[in-house]
Amino acid sequence: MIHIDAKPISLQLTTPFRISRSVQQTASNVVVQLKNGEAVGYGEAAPNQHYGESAETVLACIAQFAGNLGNDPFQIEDIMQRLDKVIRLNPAAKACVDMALYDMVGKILGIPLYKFLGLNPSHMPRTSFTIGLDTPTEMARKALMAKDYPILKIKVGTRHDLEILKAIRDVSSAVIRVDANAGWTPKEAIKNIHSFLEYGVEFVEQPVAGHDLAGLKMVREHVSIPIIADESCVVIEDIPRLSECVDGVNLKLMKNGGIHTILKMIHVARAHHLRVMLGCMIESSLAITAAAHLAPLVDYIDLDGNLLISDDPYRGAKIENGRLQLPSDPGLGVKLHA
Ligand SMILES: C[C@H](N)C(=O)N[C@H](CCC(=O)O)C(=O)O
Ligand SMILES: [Mg+2]
Repeated sequence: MIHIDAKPISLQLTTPFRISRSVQQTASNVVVQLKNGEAVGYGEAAPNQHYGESAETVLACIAQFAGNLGNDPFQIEDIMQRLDKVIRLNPAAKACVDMALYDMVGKILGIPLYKFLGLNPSHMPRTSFTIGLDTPTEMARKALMAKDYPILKIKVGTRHDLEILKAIRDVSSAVIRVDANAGWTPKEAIKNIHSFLEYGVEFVEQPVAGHDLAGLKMVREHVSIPIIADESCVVIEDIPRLSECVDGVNLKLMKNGGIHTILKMIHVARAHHLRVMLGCMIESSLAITAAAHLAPLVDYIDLDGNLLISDDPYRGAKIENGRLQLPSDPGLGVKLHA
């Protein structure tokens, strides 16, 4: 029988992380340990209020999941189907169990997760480093400090967006991606995106409200750079609906429910000719490394949640010049800091 233990952890951010709808100073996450005889696996949930989760809801879900995990960690499809029957949605609660199962099976087999998935660890896109909302001057200062990262993801969705872009471009020649976190109306989005073009923006993430697919379609039809859906893409059924409205989708373990579901979502997205991005919440190196094992399958990655915290208890994927290097130890390959 697979046993599960869960404990809340509080992670401190290096600086408050502000996006158009919220500000976060700490991350209240949950770490789980699965045990099956001698075998162990670890996982992390980074619950996000926007998707209806908190550390408390994750712990409550895990109490419901215990007893439904069976005794064969290799039967991940069956286990995740059972968890879906126990409780709907709650993607971060499911992601930490799913991640711990993949960690466990990799450790039993003695191979890293990317190898179990048949992936080439040298095919890793570079990650973006995210600059949260602040004054244009402060955001430019942070962009300057992030000179080791060749790709910056700039949060927008304010009344000062053009000033932000100008201030950052004045100090940085990095590739710039922007994320409005649903902060604009479709008309504002079109106007802002046109005015951003002179600053060389590669693509725009979630310009308008998550539910506003007509708005996304309208924006896409009026601008010349790709539009990537994030808040609009929560469940697998969202992907066919989005395929006429955007150029790509941003998938996250914590928003979409873990590795097993994301693998399906990547293939559905590809079948609909969508680009795929892998993103994150504020997560330690445990969950970031788990997501990084999927990176060879996608076009863009934004796996920087661990870089935004000051007290990461784990070490996993290393980063050099924006490029994540996957650990070759079995499972996720993540260890506690000594
Ligand atoms: C941390 C990561 N780079 C990021 O920007 N994630 C946000 C989601 C954060 C949140 O909803 O609090 C995103 O891609 O929108
Ligand atoms: Mg986003």
